[in-house]
This record gives sequence, C-alpha cells and structure tokens, in this order.
Amino acid sequence: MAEEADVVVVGLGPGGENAAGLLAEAGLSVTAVEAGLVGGECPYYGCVPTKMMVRAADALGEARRVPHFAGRAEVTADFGVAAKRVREQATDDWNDKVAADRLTGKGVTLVRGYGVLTGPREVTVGDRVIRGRKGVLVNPGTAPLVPPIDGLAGTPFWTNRDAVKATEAPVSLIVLGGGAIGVELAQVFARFGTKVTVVEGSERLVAPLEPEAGDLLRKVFEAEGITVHTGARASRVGHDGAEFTLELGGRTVRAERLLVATGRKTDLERLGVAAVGLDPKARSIPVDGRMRAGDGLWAIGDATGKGAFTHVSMYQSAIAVRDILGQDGPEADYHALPHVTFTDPEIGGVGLTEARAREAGIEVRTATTDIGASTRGWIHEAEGFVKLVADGDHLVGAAVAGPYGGEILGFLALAVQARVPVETLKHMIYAYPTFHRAIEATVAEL
Ligand SMILES: Cc1cc2nc3c(=O)[nH]c(=O)nc-3n(C[C@H](O)[C@H](O)[C@H](O)COP(=O)(O)OP(=O)(O)OC[C@H]3O[C@@H](n4cnc5c(N)ncnc54)[C@H](O)[C@@H]3O)c2cc1C
Ligand SMILES: NC(=O)c1ccc[n+]([C@@H]2O[C@H](COP(=O)([O-])OP(=O)(O)OC[C@H]3O[C@@H](n4cnc5c(N)ncnc54)[C@H](O)[C@@H]3O)[C@@H](O)[C@H]2O)c1
Repeated sequence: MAEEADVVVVGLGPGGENAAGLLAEAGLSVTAVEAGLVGGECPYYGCVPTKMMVRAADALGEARRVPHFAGRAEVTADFGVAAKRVREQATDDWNDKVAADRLTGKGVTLVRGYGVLTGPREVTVGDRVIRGRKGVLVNPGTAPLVPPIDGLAGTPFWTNRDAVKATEAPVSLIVLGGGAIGVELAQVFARFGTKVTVVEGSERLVAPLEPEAGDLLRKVFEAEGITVHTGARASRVGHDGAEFTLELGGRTVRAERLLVATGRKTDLERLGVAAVGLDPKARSIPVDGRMRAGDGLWAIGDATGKGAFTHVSMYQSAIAVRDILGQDGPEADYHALPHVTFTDPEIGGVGLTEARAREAGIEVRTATTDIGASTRGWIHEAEGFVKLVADGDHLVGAAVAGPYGGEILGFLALAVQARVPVETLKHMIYAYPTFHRAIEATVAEL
C-alpha cells in the first residue's frame, strides 16, 4: 500500500530542508526523503566547513602581515585547531541529528534512503512507495565530478568531502581544478604550510569570472608560494602508496595528496526522471519561473543549473513553497545573481561579466579601477579592483576583488538588482575612507 503526504521532498539540501519545514509549518503533511545528511553539501562538506577553514587561514595571513605593519609576531600554524572547529562546531562530527530533529519538530516525516521518481507524484524509497497529493519537490544537489583521467580511478584522491575531514595539512598537495573549490582550498592549505600546486585546464584560474580576477589570484598565489599551472591537462595520474604523480604534457608534478575539484554532476538517471517525462541524460532539470519541472513536480537547487550556490537553492525554495501553497509572488529572476569566492583577496561578482554581456549582444561600457588606489586600499596596501559593466544608464554586472570583497559586493548587487541609474550612483555620498569608495571612482571612470 502506498503511503500518502501532501508533498514529498526528495533531497534535503539547504533549499529542500527549508521547503519541507515551511510547508509543514503551513499545515501540509510533508514526507522528506534524504539519502545522506539533512542539510546537504553546504553545512557538512561545502560552504560552512570550508569557510571555517578560510577563516583560520585568513587569521594566519593577517598575522603574517604584522612584521610589515606593526612589529613582530610569531605564528605557528596548527591545522588541528581548524579541523577541530570543523568537526565539533560546523558538522557535529558529520552527524545531522540536530537538523533532523529540527525538521521532525516542525511536523515533517523524515525517511532515510534514496528516493526514486517512479511515476507522476510518486517516489519509491526501497520498498516504500510514497505519493504526494499536491506533488513532489526534488532538491537532489550535486556530487563531485571526477574526470576520466588515465590512472585516477582507484587512487586515494580527495574530493571536497575528504578535504574538509582532514585532521592535518598534508606536506604537499596537487589541486586539480582552479575553480571556486580549488582556489579556496589551495590557499587554505598553503597558509597552513602545505606545498600546493594548482592545475587548471582553462587559461586562467576562476575562468568564468572577470579575467582580472584570475590574473590577480595567480599573482597572489605565486607570491604566497603556490605553484599555478593553467592551460594544463593531466594525461595520467599515478599513486605509489605514498605519493601522487600527475603527468602534464612533458612535466610530472608530485605530491602527498591530490584534491580533485573539477566541477559537479547530477545523476538524473538514478533519480528516475524518465518516469516523469524528463531527459535522464540532461545536465540539469529545466524549471520555469515558479520552479515547476512538470505537473506536480518542482525542482530547486544546483540540479536546476541556475547557479550552484546555497543562496540560489534558498531563493528557489521560497518560490517553490509559495507556488505549492498557491501564494502570489514574483517569479525567479537571476539578473542580479551574486557570488563570492572566499580567497584573500575575496572576489565577488554579480550579474553579467563583460564577456557574457558581449556574448549576449549587449554593447556595454566598462570601467575598472585599482582598489589600492582608493585611500583605504592605499592604507591597507590592498590588492584588488572594482569593475563595472553598464548597459545604457544602468549596471548589468559588477565585480570586486579586495579585502571584504564579498561584503562590498552587497552594494553593487543592489545597484544591479534595482537597475539604479549610473547618474544616481555618481551623485551619491560614499563614506571616507572605505573600500567601497573605490566604486565612486569606477563610476566616474564610466
Ligand atoms: C567545497 C564547497 C564549498 C562551497 N561553498 C559555497 C559557498 O561558500 N557559498 C555558496 O553559496 N555555495 C557554496 N557551495 C555550493 C553549495 O554547497 C550548494 O550550492 C548548496 O549545497 C545547495 O545545493 P542543493 O540545494 O542543490 O543540494 P545539496 O546541498 O547538494 O544537497 C542535496 C541533498 O540531496 C540528497 N539526495 C540527492 N538525491 C537524493 C535522492 N534521490 N533521494 C534522497 N536524497 C537525495 C543528498 O544526499 C544531499 O544531502 C560549495 C560547495 C562545495 C562543494
Ligand atoms: N564560494 C562559493 O560560493 C563556492 C565555493 C566552492 C564551490 N562553490 C560552488 O560549487 C561549484 C563546484 O565547484 P568546483 O570548483 O568543483 O567547480 P568549478 O566548475 O567552479 O571549477 C572546476 C574547474 O576545474 C577545471 N577542470 C575541469 N576538468 C579539469 C581537468 N581534467 N584538468 C584540469 N582542470 C579541470 C575547470 O576548467 C574549472 O575551472 C562551483 O561552481 C560553485 O557554484 C561555490
């Protein structure tokens, strides 16, 4: 006999967990299915533990600036301190009891196991069949994508899930992939004393961002002793029980550990999307502005391909919940999607990059200024930039790199979101001497 609920939520990433709770609090009966940990990648293997590691690495970076600015400081890095915080404070030793109890406390029925779509409004978990009277909301997220490099499979390489469980910093580390995960963790381990080599296939680190960001990160990384190979493809990986070797054209790179950070994948075939008429070979689940993926089917999070960020998962979650509850509200709009890469300097971006805007046929004007040329930037001897991308009288994109770059981005995200006229940005008052005053100079440049 099939069980019934108003809504079945499959996958409890940040958005799924949020939606299940909100729907139950609104009075619906909700069954939530989770194969791993309630909360998904972000709290246990993603954003939260990695940002805790970044916090620790930033403290080391700042302490090492003392001789230049303020005298003498002796710094002895101990990765165990950061690892203990990750284990005890961030992840509860990778135990989701608190999150699960919070969810069931809201009235959600939690089913542990892997949910498969077996028909319209129907999910099967092992031998349990659960039907959603209103429908099914899927939030299956992503898993690390491991490239088919000769010799890699079967070696004890790390993904992000292993890196956040590390109890000590390795002596040496190859980071394969210079995207968001790769650059954040490369700098973390390097600041704890690991000899890090980043191998990135594209011509720049963080390639989808403004090219100025990748160039800056390379310069900063090399100054910190990180070796960066871009435009580099590994042809073979080996492991002799103690050390990894990575063949790069004619060169061999060696290290104690190898972190694979080459992107993410969604397994739609295993999720059973064919049973609801969707393409199991697709890379993402197509959704409309209300997160509908079919009749009685909603999809949210990384799997929708709109941006693999927790804030996207949460934003979409709120929209799906409104739609399921029959409430009005604006449809999803990603024109001012912000993102921050938590390196030092922090790199934030919102909306379109110059290249993306030009690809879209927009005749943009751009301006870039050096954050070090602002008074506060000069005081801090900061490296970074502000770049603005304008279409006519308003901004369609912006990027900022520098100390607290992600916080400065908030200002620019609002400007892009609300299509604030450039004239308004030009004639407002910017507090002196802040980093965000560099925006005023960049607006003037425009
Ligand atoms: C190292 C790292 C650092 C990151 N840092 C940031 C950051 O700083 N800021 C940011 O915004 N984003 C960051 N992200 C991205 C962020 O983690 C994801 O965008 C976020 O977790 C949202 O994902 P999601 O909601 O799609 O689901 P996920 O978090 O991927 O969770 C999906 C859940 O569904 C479960 N599941 C999947 N299929 C099924 C099924 N069929 N049945 C039952 N359960 C299932 C999985 O077990 C998992 O728990 C980071 C990611 C990584 C890997
Ligand atoms: N601060 C944040 O918001 C944050 C931090 C980490 C992750 N994330 C999210 O998680 C997603 C996944 O992160 P990611 O770093 O794994 O993916 P990514 O797509 O950001 O970067 C992967 C990189 O690996 C490179 N690559 C792929 N195959 C390669 C190969 N064989 N050899 C060399 N390089 C190769 C790609 O060119 C790319 O630059 C991100 O896109 C982002 O949405 C966000």
